[in-house]
Amino acid sequence: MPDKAPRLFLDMDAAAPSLIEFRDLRFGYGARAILDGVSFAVPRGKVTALMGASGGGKTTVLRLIGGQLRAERGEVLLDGQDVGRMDAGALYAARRRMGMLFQFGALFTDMSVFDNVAFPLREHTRLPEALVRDIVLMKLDAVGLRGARDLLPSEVSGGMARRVALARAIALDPDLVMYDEPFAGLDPISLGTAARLIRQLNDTLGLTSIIVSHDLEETFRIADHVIILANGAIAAQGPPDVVRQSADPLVHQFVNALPDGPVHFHYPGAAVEDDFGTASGGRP
Ligand SMILES: Nc1ncnc2c1ncn2[C@@H]1O[C@H](COP(=O)(O)OP(=O)(O)OP(=O)(O)O)[C@@H](O)[C@H]1O
Repeated sequence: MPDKAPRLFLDMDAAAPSLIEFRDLRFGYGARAILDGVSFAVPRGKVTALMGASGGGKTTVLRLIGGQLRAERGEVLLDGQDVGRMDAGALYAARRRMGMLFQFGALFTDMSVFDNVAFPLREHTRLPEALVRDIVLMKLDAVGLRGARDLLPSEVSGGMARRVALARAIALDPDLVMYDEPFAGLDPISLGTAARLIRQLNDTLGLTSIIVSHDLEETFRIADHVIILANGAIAAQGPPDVVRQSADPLVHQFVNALPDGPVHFHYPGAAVEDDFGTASGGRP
C-alpha cells in the first residue's frame, strides 16, 4: 500500500532558514572592488567559518553584517531584513542581536573582569544590579572564569582575556556571535580551549557563530559550514569535508596550505634565468 502519511521535516533548510544571507553583493573601498557578486548563507544555529587569503575581505564581510559598512549593490539580510537599508533605530536593535569578538578582546584595562562583562548590561539595559550580578557570574561560569571575577585584565593570561571578552560578547544573549581571528597569538592548548568553547557555547546557548580565522585545522574541526573567499568572490562553500575535497585550484592551494598555486609565492618579476648573473651587464 502506498504511504500516504504526510512527509514532514524533509526540507531541513525550510525548517532552519539562514540567519544571514548575502545576495549578489558588491562592495569596494573607493573604486577598488573588494567583494563582487558575493552570495552566501549562514545557517542558523551552526558554526560557520569564513576563510581565505589575507586581504580577501573577511573582516569587511563582518563589518557589512554589523552595518558599519553598506553595500554598493546587493543585500545583507539578517532574518530577511536588509541591514543596509535599516534606519538608525532598526540598526541599533539589530546590533543588539550581535556579539562581536575581535582578536585582542579590547578589555577595559582599568575595570575588573566582572565589570568588563557587566559593561554591556549596564550600558544597554536597566536591569537591577542583583540581576546584572547573576548574569555576569553565569557568563563567566560559561567560560570557566567565575573565580577570576575580581582580577584586572593585566592579571589574566592572553587566553583568559580572550575568554573574558567572549563572556562580554554573550552578555546580552545575542543570536549571532562574530569572531575575528579568535585564535591569533594563542598557544596550542589555549587555542584548543578557545575553539571548544566557541563550539560549546554555540550549541548550549543556541547561538549562530561566524569565525574568521587563518587556523585551518582547528577551524575546520569545529565548523559545520565553511565559506572560502578569494579574489572578491566565493571560491567554495559547504561542509568542511566537501570544501576539503574541492577541485577548485584556489581552494586546493588554500586548504592544503601550499606555498604556490593560483596565488603565487613570488611577486611578479623577470624570470630567474634572466635576472641572475647579469649584474656585470652581460649574460654569461
Ligand atoms: N578602511 C579601508 N580603506 C581602504 N581599504 C581598506 C580598508 N579596510 C580594508 N581595506 C582593504 O580591503 C581589503 C580587504 O580587507 P579585509 O580586512 O576585509 O581583509 P581580510 O580578508 O579580513 O584580511 P586579513 O585576513 O589579512 O585580516 C584589503 O586589501 C585591505 O587593504
